[in-house]
Amino acid sequence: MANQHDIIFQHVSFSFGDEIVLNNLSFNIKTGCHTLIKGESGSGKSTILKLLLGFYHPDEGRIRWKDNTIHPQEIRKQTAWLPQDLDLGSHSVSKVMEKPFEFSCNQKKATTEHQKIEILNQLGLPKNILDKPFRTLSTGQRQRVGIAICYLLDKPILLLDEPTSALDSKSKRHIANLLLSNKAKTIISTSHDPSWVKKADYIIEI
Ligand SMILES: Nc1ncnc2c1ncn2[C@@H]1O[C@H](COP(=O)(O)OP(=O)(O)OP(=O)(O)O)[C@@H](O)[C@H]1O
Repeated sequence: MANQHDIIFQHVSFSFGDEIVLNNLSFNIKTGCHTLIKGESGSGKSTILKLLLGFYHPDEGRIRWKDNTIHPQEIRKQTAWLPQDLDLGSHSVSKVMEKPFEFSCNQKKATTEHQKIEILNQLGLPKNILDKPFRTLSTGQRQRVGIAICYLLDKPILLLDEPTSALDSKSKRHIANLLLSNKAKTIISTSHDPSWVKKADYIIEI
């Protein structure tokens, strides 16, 4: 049954110049479910997430929330997005983790030092990583800091672009359990990891 916050892609087409990336794509994203977008490299998975965030707009078709067209500002307020190549600059991890809480829509959720340490610890990262410049971290460490931020932001919608691609299988399983056990959240992800794929409620092949 449709929920008023289900997200509906309706005959969406999108091109970069002459390159048709998405052609007449229709699917529904159900509230409170984990929807996984699957497809070959370059098939348009990240582009779908960016269309959802309003960074791009469909050439044809519509993306709407049940009856209304989604306003990008509205969806961004409700969403934590983990991009594939996370570059949060050269400030310390501690500062980088605080940054999203400076935005007006997140100010009520300010995070404490204790919460930062606890979530990093759960993700297998030591406390002293807080003092390291973000840019000096390994890809897998960056990915885990990004996941920690998404977790602390506690938004109703999570957009996760290859969230565990640089991690070992134990971390992959752990992170899948951490993020996917909260059934109140709508999660839209792209991933090739079997431990992640098998936890999808719906798979959309593009
Ligand atoms: N900003 C851009 N300008 C021009 N072309 C782009 C841009 N971003 C993506 N593309 C092209 O659009 C296509 C889809 O890219 P996208 O990143 O969505 O694929 P993907 O399925 O997420 O790939 P991967 O699994 O390798 O991450 C690719 O051919 C890519 O080169």
